[in-house]
Amino acid sequence: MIRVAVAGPRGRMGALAVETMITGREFLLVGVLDRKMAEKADTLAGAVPIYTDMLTLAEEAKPDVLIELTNHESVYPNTRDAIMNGIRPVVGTSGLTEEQIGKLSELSGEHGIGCILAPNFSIGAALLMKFASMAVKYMPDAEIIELHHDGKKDYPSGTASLTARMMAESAGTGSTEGTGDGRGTDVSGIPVHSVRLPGLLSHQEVLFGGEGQLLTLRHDSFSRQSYMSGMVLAVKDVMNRDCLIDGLDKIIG
Ligand SMILES: NC(=O)C1=CN([C@@H]2O[C@H](COP(=O)(O)OP(=O)(O)OC[C@H]3O[C@@H](n4cnc5c(N)ncnc54)[C@H](OP(=O)(O)O)[C@@H]3O)[C@@H](O)[C@H]2O)C=CC1
Ligand SMILES: O=C(O)C1=N[C@H](C(=O)O)C[C@H](O)C1
Repeated sequence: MIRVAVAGPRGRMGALAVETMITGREFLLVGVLDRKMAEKADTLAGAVPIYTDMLTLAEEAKPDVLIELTNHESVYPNTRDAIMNGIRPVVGTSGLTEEQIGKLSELSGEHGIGCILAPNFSIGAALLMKFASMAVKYMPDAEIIELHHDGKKDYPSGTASLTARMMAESAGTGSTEGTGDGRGTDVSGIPVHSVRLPGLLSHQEVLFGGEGQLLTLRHDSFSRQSYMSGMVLAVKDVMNRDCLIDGLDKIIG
């Protein structure tokens, strides 16, 4: 059984990850990492202990894997500290910068501790990234529209940023940190437009324009359940890794 801890257990994604790990036969949920001892935490995670620091979590609960589902401010320190304490991170949280990804990649390699970054756990989004990387070679004029629920604080989405980085890599144009102006956020040379509206969950379009034609690739998540099979896959896969993997698309073959 894989010993798993979840960071961000009171969140929308964290609560679902806790449920998935409790019900999954291959997993043993050994603890949750929160930033406070929440009043309802004991009912939320059942009999699972709540930790507020990584060192105690590592020493007492001894997790093999940490599923990181917090926010763009906590994700880097949590992932770094997990690696340094011998815990393999599976990072679902969005908002890591390219510089932070570079540092985590170095750290993961130095310690020989596997780490998977998956800003989108849904198989459909991973496929969209693959298809967009293929299409950009033939239709280089592309833009991304990512559309999310109005509770999403960060932009552009992690999915859009990774899609843009993969497209730039495939096109050979080199990836760069996102910068904003009136034409969306420029991520690796690709404009990304962020929409936040009630009623939406998680949606992304990649548009490729050509002479007299338009190719549109679109993925929609209508329920957070869409992320769970990819998360389960990543938790199992990271056990066999000794370096950082950037994107679920790299492990689905
Ligand atoms: N990979 C994927 O497929 C998906 C990724 N996401 C990403 O996952 C992340 C979480 O999303 P969502 O669940 O909707 O967000 P929520 O805001 O619902 O939950 C985030 C939770 O993390 C907690 N938190 C913040 N800092 C820490 C910390 N240092 N230690 C422990 N817990 C902490 C917050 O606590 P508090 O309430 O005190 O602030 C909050 O409960 C986002 O980055 C989102 O973009 C979302 C959907 C799918
Ligand atoms: O906050 C969300 O909801 C989501 N965040 C991730 C992202 O930033 O790409 C994944 C998915 O889009 C849902």
